[in-house]
Amino acid sequence: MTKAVLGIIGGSGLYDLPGLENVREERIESPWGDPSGAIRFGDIAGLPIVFLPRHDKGHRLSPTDINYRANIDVMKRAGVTDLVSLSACGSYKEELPPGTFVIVDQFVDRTHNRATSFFGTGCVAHVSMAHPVAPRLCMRIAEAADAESIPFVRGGTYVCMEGPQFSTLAESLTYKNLGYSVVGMTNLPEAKLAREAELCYATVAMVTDFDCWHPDHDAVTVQDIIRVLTANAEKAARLVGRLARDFPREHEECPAGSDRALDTAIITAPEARDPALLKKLDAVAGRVLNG
Ligand SMILES: CSC[C@H]1O[C@H](OP(=O)(O)O)[C@H](O)[C@@H]1O
Ligand SMILES: Nc1ncnc2[nH]cnc12
Repeated sequence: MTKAVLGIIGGSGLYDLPGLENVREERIESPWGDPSGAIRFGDIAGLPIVFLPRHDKGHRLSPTDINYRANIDVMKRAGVTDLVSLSACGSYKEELPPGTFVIVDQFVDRTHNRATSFFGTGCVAHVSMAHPVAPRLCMRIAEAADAESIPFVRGGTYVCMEGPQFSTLAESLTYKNLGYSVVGMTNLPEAKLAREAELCYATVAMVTDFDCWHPDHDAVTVQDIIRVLTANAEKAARLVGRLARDFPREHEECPAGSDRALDTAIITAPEARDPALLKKLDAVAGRVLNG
């Protein structure tokens, strides 16, 4: 049995996790470079929690400049089994107004300037992303949101754009017409890397705005987003508190195979593997590489 450790990545407006007890800050080194900042270890109701604000304190890092590989690698090194992203997003649906939490179940990648794999020359791997989030973790988040009377929707597609500029009207209308639910700039690299690192991953996309497609709303501005973010942050803290209190203390096996994703993924023959890359993969892929 593996002890459950809940990782939380805080997005825009979430640079702290109120309710986290016995907090200790630690800088964890990663062979993938610098993570966004120090990791905060603590607990809620006895459940170990590991918190990292992805833009760092003061929102120092842009979506493109975040070192997603280092962030996921340090979460793995910190013992995280289940990782929840709390993120701001724009909405493409009338029925998902600002303040709604969307427990996303699909992603579309529109980024073009991100490192989104730990693998490559010297150790090639292809994990499945057919079902990119961990269903049991999503179910527990939905139960927590329900218990806290937080307006939420289960399921939806998050389109991840490069940014940092917000979408053009043509892009916004295209994504809306394609049936996507929400837009953000950060979650797909994380979902891909979490899968490679065999972490159960879930996204809570917290709607802050209607992007620019909506005829009755002005184009999105950071000032408007910050106003909604403050209210969303209070709900997010309640959500995490409830999730932690009700979370199983032993890690539950993922029905989508998130925690065993590398069992069938590595294709490079043992004799063709690059020792330098294998060394960097110690945390992420140690389970399968070292037997
Ligand atoms: C502050 S609006 C744009 C910014 O907000 C979202 O960040 P995060 O996903 O970290 O909550 C969005 O992806 C952009 O990075
Ligand atoms: N409209 C939007 N587009 C991209 N990222 C966002 N984050 C919050 N609102 C957003």
